[in-house]
Amino acid sequence: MKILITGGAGYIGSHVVKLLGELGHTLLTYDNLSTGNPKAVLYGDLVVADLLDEGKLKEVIKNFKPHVVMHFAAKISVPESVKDPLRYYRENFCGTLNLLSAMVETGVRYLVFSSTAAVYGIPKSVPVKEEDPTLPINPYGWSKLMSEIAIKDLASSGYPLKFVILRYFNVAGADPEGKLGYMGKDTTHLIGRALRTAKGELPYLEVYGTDYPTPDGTCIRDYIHVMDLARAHIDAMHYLLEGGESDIFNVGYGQGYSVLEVIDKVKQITGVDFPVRYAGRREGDPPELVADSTKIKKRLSWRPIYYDISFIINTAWKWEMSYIY
Ligand SMILES: NC(=O)c1ccc[n+]([C@@H]2O[C@H](COP(=O)([O-])OP(=O)(O)OC[C@H]3O[C@@H](n4cnc5c(N)ncnc54)[C@H](O)[C@@H]3O)[C@@H](O)[C@H]2O)c1
Ligand SMILES: O=c1ccn([C@@H]2O[C@H](COP(=O)(O)OP(=O)(O)O[C@H]3O[C@H](CO)[C@@H](O)[C@H](O)[C@H]3O)[C@@H](O)[C@H]2O)c(=O)[nH]1
Repeated sequence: MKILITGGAGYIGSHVVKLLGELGHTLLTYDNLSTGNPKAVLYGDLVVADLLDEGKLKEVIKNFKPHVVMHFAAKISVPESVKDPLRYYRENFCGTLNLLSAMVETGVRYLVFSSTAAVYGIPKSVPVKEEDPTLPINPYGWSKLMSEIAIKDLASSGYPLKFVILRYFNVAGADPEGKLGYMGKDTTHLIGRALRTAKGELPYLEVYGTDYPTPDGTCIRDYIHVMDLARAHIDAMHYLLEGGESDIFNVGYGQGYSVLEVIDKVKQITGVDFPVRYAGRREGDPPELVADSTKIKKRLSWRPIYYDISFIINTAWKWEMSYIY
């Protein structure tokens, strides 16, 4: 198959490119390298360009003629989206509209889209199911929900689009073979920042909020290993190509860890008792996000392999210690 991967030079996209490449597919990554790294693209070609460059996007899709598009390219930080909402609407929502227009013009019919648990906002109950209400509490979540709506509306408009929308929970860890991992210079993610504090690159780790309605007062998240998530994309693609109906799936493990529990695990695995400071809440953070992933297991036969927080942190730590930024 010919597959176009937007954002294939980024953290998650590059792990998917690796799996697709190993399966022998013909790949083209479209990425502006704003946070991505060309060295992360282990298979196929790379076009360095922006989703907002409509002309280039159309030209690339027209020439490559992909059977399937996997759309990862986006801005991904919740706190940054609160500070710079227009950038998030422009790049994530308008970027997705440009991609959909280019797909329509060139006749591409299959799409796998990276969405997020942030579309649920503050869930009424956890674990959260796909049909639960979506009411984001930050611009990042809205930009993804608006993209989801555009995709669904296009598929209902008569254009023969088949899509899978994957709502990822908190993605972490690195390729267990050690070839890939998070390559960004900076990170706002908890596990990444904790590891960099353990390494001595950050003087201390801040805990954003200790007064949430959770057992220890800190936010709870469902951390999923990046390779388990990457396999969900392969499963989604096969499902679509075998005639599966368009659908939305949560991708998480259904087990939540608080910020303090994650910090304890990171200290245990790294053997470093790094300094931690308690700070106020970070704007845009829901107290608890945990996935009900029954649907993806049933419909796509997706099976997680690495559902162990220690394994997730271990692979990320090994990568951090071996990678030179
Ligand atoms: N990391 C997580 O925990 C998480 C959770 C839920 C959803 N997601 C989604 O997964 C996708 C990938 O996230 P990631 O963690 O790999 O982030 P990332 O920043 O590592 O990857 C994003 C990639 O897209 C590229 N990009 C960004 N804007 C672009 C644009 N306008 N044009 C072309 N390329 C552009 C970047 O250079 C980068 O390579 C995103 O859509 C994100 O919203 C991530
Ligand atoms: O230095 C830090 C960093 C984070 N946190 C907290 O740790 C939790 C997790 O934060 P983070 O790792 O930044 O992830 P999220 O904000 O939950 O967002 C991630 O997970 C979402 C899905 O749940 C994705 O949509 C986003 O793209 C991705 O950034 C939150 O409560 C943060 O407040 C800290 O206390 N200190």
